[in-house]
Formats: sequence, structure tokens, C-alpha cells
Amino acid sequence: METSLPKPTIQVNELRKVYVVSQQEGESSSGLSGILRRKKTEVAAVDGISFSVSSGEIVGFLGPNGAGKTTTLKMLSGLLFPTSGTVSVLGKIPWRRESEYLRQITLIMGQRNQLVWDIPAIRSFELNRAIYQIPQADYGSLVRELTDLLDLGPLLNKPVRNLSLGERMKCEFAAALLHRPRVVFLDEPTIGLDVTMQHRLRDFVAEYNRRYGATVLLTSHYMADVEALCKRVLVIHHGKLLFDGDLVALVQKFTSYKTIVIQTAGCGADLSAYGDVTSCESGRYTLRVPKAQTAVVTARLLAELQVIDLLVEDPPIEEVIERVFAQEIA
Ligand SMILES: Nc1ncnc2c1ncn2[C@@H]1O[C@H](COP(=O)(O)OP(=O)(O)OP(=O)(O)O)[C@@H](O)[C@H]1O
Repeated sequence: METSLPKPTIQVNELRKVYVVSQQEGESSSGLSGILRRKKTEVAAVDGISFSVSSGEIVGFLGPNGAGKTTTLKMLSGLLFPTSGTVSVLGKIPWRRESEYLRQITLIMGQRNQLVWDIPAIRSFELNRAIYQIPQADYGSLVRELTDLLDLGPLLNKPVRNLSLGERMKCEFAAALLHRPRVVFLDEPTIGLDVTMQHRLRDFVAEYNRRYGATVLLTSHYMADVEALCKRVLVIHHGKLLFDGDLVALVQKFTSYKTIVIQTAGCGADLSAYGDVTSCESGRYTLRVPKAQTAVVTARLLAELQVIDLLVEDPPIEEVIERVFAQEIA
């Protein structure tokens, strides 16, 4: 008997979004002629991307500024119509904005806030309770659970404008997840936060995913977020998908060298025969070595020098991603 595979939670096919932008043609002496002589140009912000995400996956969506990430997330959450292509999330077409759909998803944007500025966060939560028709019987326990997970106790009754950025983001997360969405779109959720708060929210996303099996699509310029949360990444550049696969495979595919860090007594020696020396501080040399030669060079370093400690690492993920954007495939 043939068994059919479960349908992906998110299915995107040949998705495109073209913005039409009007631009002033050349220099003009009068403002009026500038208005009259406007040229329309098209920007393909998302240019035919296809991917699918299974239930419960946390997928990182990476790309440089202007790559098309936010535009994609807006289409997936129903805020924008696409120019062409199809999307199905939880079996629904997002831009139809059916309430049954909107009740199962959320979009959290680090640079936008949904909490009302002048009133305490708990009042905004109550507003969301009404909007999402959360039964009164469940509401109390949902608020308590999120309050415990995010340590919101002392924050909920202060006007939002008096909260720090990190405190506000924790309340934003709680407000956006009160209706317990099955699909969570996160657009730069930790932007501008200090390292401790980034860590806190990262742990919270992992816990939310574990507890409720939520599917998460995350954009972040902080690679620590991506490394901690996402086994799989999608890389987008100029609206096109450059890579879809495991983060480990991405590192393997786009790196041609390893970094060897050795601790020696001092920095005086010339180690250029072993590889490119990128730095030395207090006897701690960092060398770049072609991937294929790592084992040989490591053995030589240990045999020929007085090495106190040695570490072999992949290049930092930020560097790998830059290579992907530059399409420098090793
Ligand atoms: N409303 C709009 N009208 C015209 N062009 C737009 C509009 N929104 C975005 N764009 C353009 O579409 C492209 C993709 O933008 P988008 O915001 O999706 O990128 P992004 O990957 O989210 O970037 P960032 O990391 O900077 O947030 C950019 O060239 C941007 O200038």
C-alpha cells in the first residue's frame, strides 16, 4: 500500500514580488517638471523562489540587506499580494487573510511594535485576546505561562514606553504568541538587543518550538541566533534562492579553508610555511590552511613547534555567508 508523505506546513512555488517604483528622471530645475517627468521602474524584490518547510522545523532565512527576506515574510503572513507564484501555509493561501488562517500564525518584526505605547502591555494582551477570540477560561493560564517563560512579572503593568528595548521585545513576543500560533514568522526579532537579551529570546523561541511543535521561519543578521536555532537555512540574494539545506552543509560547501589556532610561547616566529598567518596575540597564532591540508599541517605544527594548545575550526559563519553572497564557491 502506498503511504503519502505529510504535507509541508509551508509550501512556496515560484514566488515573485515586483515593486513598481517611480523615479525622477535626471536633474530638473523646477520641482514641477520633476513631478511630471517621473519614470516607473520595476524592482523584483523576490524573484521566483521555491521551498517548503515541514511541521515543527525552525528554518533560518538569510540574506544581505535588500535581499527580499521581509517581502517574502510579508507575503507568507498575508500582508502583501505576490506578483506571481503560489504559497500554501497550513493549507491556506495567506493573502486571502481568512481569520482561521490568521489565528494560527504570527509575524514578529524586531523593528515594528504592535504593543500600544502609552498603555501597559497587559492591556494590549487583552486587546489581542478579543481579536484572536481566545476563550476567557484559557487566557489566564496562557498569560501565566508566557509570563513565567519570559520573566514578565514586573513588566506587564508598566506603560510600554517606560520599558527598555529588551523588556519591550519580551512583551512583544508574549503578545504575538498569546493565541499560540502554529506558524511563527520572525523578522530580525533580536535586532538592537544586547547579547544577554538575544540569548534569552533565542532560548525562548527554542522552548516555544519544543513545547508546541511550532514551525518557525527566522531572519536574523545575528549568526549566533541562526547557529543556535536553525539546522536548516535558506539563503536569498537579489530575490533569488542561492542555497537551501543544512547549515553544516552550507559551511562545507562554501569554505575552502580551515582555521588553525595554536598557543605558543610568543609571537616572534615566522609560520608562513604552514599557512596564512592572520593574527598573533600573546603567542596565540591564527593560521588559514586549505581544507585538504589541515591534517598534514596540524601534524607538522605539533611535531616541529612547541605547541601548548591547538584548535581546528571552520571559518566564522558570517564569513561563510559572505562567500555565499559573493558566490565564491570553493
Ligand atoms: N514598498 C516597497 N516599494 C518599493 N521597493 C521596495 C518596497 N519594499 C521593499 N522594496 C525593495 O525590495 C527589495 C527587497 O527588500 P526587503 O525589505 O524584502 O529586503 P530584506 O532582505 O528584508 O532586507 P533587510 O535585511 O535590509 O531588511 C529592496 O531592494 C527594497 O528596496
